[in-house]
Amino acid sequence: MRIVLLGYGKMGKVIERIALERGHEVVGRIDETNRADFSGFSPANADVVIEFSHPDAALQNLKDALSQGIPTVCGTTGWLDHRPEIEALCAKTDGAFFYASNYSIGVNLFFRMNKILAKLISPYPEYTVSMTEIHHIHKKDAPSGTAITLAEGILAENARLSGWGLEEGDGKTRLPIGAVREGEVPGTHVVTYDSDVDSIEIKHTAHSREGFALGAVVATEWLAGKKGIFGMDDLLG
Ligand SMILES: NC(=O)C1=CN([C@@H]2O[C@H](COP(=O)(O)OP(=O)(O)OC[C@H]3O[C@@H](n4cnc5c(N)ncnc54)[C@H](OP(=O)(O)O)[C@@H]3O)[C@@H](O)[C@H]2O)C=CC1
Ligand SMILES: O=C(O)C1=N[C@H](C(=O)O)C[C@H](O)C1
Repeated sequence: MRIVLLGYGKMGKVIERIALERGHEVVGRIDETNRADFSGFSPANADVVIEFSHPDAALQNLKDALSQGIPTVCGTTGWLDHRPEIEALCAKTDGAFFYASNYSIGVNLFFRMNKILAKLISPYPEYTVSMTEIHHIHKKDAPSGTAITLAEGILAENARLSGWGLEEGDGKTRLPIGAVREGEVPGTHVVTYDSDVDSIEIKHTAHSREGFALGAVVATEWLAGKKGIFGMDDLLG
């Protein structure tokens, strides 16, 4: 496939390596400095856009990619308040859009474990729940997109919780998410349930960005020839 990388930072570069290893062609590498060049891409010279950029840049990037008629795979976090706008544009343009807050297989298994555990614990009000995410010091958004997806999974299974808060919440009615920025940590997420007598903890630790990048390339291959709005549950079944 002919791939345009919209965002050519830490993730864009790992995605490029894996895409080339899997026989794809990278026809565009767009960052802030050459952003104007993106208008030159269309289905005539690009099969797909892979967008990993910046929380403040994603909305315009996605609008442009879909308006230019190119199927788009996005991993940027921190812009999801605008998701309905992008989904409406995708429908209007009869386009293809794939989004995941986290593309790694391991995290997507962890998402499922998280929901099962939340459901098992929901009848037991003696447990308070909390979450911690740890990432590298360059990360722009907090909490991470992955932490928000985990929180949504817990809230869906526990009627006593009415929302989540960044560094705030009692764990009974509001789920607190701690965001730690430390060194070059690729991404660690921990969900903890505490009672007076014990604790239950599940944890996912990424050892590198390889899993995220491989998942994004696999999603790109899976999207070929499809129209509509998709996510990892569609891909993994
Ligand atoms: N869903 C997932 O599985 C994962 C998601 N992410 C998310 O992906 C995003 C990117 O992460 P990462 O690669 O580490 O970040 P980096 O900061 O390393 O790279 C961001 C890139 O985006 C570019 N950029 C900034 N503004 C624009 C713009 N307007 N148009 C095009 N490109 C632009 C930057 O260019 P310049 O350098 O010139 O400023 C840079 O090349 C983050 O939101 C992160 O949370 C990360 C890992 C996994
Ligand atoms: O910025 C990152 O690095 C990461 N961002 C994603 C997120 O916000 O969840 C995924 C992963 O944790 C790495």
